[in-house]
Amino acid sequence: MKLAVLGACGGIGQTLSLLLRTNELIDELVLYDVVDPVGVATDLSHIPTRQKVRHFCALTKTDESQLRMALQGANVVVIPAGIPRKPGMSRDDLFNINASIVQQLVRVYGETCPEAFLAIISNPVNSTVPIAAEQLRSQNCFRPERVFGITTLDSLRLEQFLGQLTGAWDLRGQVYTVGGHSGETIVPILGKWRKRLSSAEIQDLVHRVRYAGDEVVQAKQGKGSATLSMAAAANRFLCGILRAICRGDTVDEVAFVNVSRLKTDDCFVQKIMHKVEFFGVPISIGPEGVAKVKCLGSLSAEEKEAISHSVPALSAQIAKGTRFVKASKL
Ligand SMILES: NC(=O)C1=CN([C@@H]2O[C@H](COP(=O)(O)OP(=O)(O)OC[C@H]3O[C@@H](n4cnc5c(N)ncnc54)[C@H](O)[C@@H]3O)[C@@H](O)[C@H]2O)C=CC1
Ligand SMILES: O=C([O-])CC(=O)C(=O)O
Repeated sequence: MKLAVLGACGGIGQTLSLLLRTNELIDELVLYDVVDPVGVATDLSHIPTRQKVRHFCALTKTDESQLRMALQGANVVVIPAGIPRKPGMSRDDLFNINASIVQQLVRVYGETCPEAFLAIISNPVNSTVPIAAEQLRSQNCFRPERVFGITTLDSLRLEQFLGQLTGAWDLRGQVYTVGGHSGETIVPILGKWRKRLSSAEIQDLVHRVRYAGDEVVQAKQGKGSATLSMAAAANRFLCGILRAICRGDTVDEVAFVNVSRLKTDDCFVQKIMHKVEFFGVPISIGPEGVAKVKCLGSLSAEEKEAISHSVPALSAQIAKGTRFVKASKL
């Protein structure tokens, strides 16, 4: 099992690499960045595990040979490369820089290891995942069941904030978010917990989850956005993927995926899937990738309304990503 982290020297990249370093399902952990990851790799290599750690760095601005070597034979590729927000910026303000970074990395992934599971962290996720998909489509190697935008952090936050409110912990799987990964496109699904909260508590909780990224950006005062919690979120997601690939388990996760060809038994989700090409949904993942979209169960009227309301904003951000790649091919 070879897992490559692209953007491994960053706040997320380093912490995530540390968490992955002790994952016994990984044989080879590969660190790639445009800043030399030799220090990070050397540091990690002193942690006693049977894993091999390798590092690659672009030699010049146009050099892709190192990236190719990093990706050769990879089974899982995770991309936290790109710039983070500063106070006052939206995730969409990152588009101009991060779109090209993601497109380039994904193009080389498509040329080198298109069968690998690809998990994208770089923001704006609502656009970078469609960018990846469109780029791979242009290379005739898009495997929609293996391309994911990681939205796990929104669910982690929901679990934590709900836990603080109710004193109930271990809420994993009981509550999660669907939709996208910015503002009102993030839709918390509370399941049975909805009945235990007042409507004012629900409103505050939903708002806090949607804008929790801003909370961190403001607290870090210009020094970036969530890195530690994001690394924990990505690690949770990747542990699931690794179990699916290595052990043949079927794992349940939530991710922002291309839903147009996926199957579901949930009629409401089916309707949404006809309206929007990418959506964050609970999915079952097996060794070949996404197997199906899970049922959302019984939703409140507010949750249904919030899901429907998320579609136009999400569609615009998806279209922006797709247009970006199409324009670059002209
Ligand atoms: N999906 C999510 O829930 C979340 C996403 N993010 C996003 O993750 C991204 C990374 O955040 P941080 O780690 O805090 O940023 P950072 O600035 O600490 O690290 C980014 C790393 O990417 C590297 N990089 C830049 N261009 C590259 C390229 N072409 N190839 C390889 N590496 C390259 C940089 O050298 C740097 O080491 C940001 O876009 C941020 O908005 C952050 C938190 C949550
Ligand atoms: O807010 C940001 O820019 C980083 C992010 O996506 C999050 O923390 O959810």
